[in-house]
Amino acid sequence: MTGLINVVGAAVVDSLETPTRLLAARRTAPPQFAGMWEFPGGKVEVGETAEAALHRELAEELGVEVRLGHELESGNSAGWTLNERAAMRVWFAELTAGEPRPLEDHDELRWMPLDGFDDVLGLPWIPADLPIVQALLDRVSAAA
Ligand SMILES: Nc1nc2c([nH]c(=O)n2[C@H]2C[C@H](O)[C@@H](COP(=O)(O)OP(=O)(O)OP(=O)(O)O)O2)c(=O)[nH]1
Repeated sequence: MTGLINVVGAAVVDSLETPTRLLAARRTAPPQFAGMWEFPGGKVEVGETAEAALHRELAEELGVEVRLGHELESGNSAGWTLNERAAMRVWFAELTAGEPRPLEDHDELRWMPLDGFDDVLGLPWIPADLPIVQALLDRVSAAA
């Protein structure tokens, strides 16, 4: 598919082995997404692997280093459909250095418990993210 924008996102959890909390980030821009919650991440740059892009975005946006875990599979190699022009691949990630801070693109970060589904699903996520959050919750609860 030509012209598809490749986005990567991180499901930052407190522990890759036994995740109990997810780090959600509230966007500040553009206007149609400001105030909505998302997976920290961004667009893959030319010549960059998806994983390298994710490490770069997490360093820029949150000031952290992470260890990546499994990809949250969408059944599509491009990832989860965001809109007609963009798709996002999402990996589980665990912090290895730094304390997450909203340095760029976000004005709030929040650790959301993964046992109360209503808590995390109750946030105003970017609508395209809701199936991804649901799949994440399903995967975490299936593994528990
Ligand atoms: N990072 C991220 N982007 C998402 C999510 N859900 C979703 O629809 N998007 C959309 C919003 C944007 O249109 C696009 C990602 O662009 P971005 O603005 O985060 O990318 P970027 O950091 O590389 O920013 P820029 O270079 O374009 O300024 O994907 C999500 O959970 N995380």
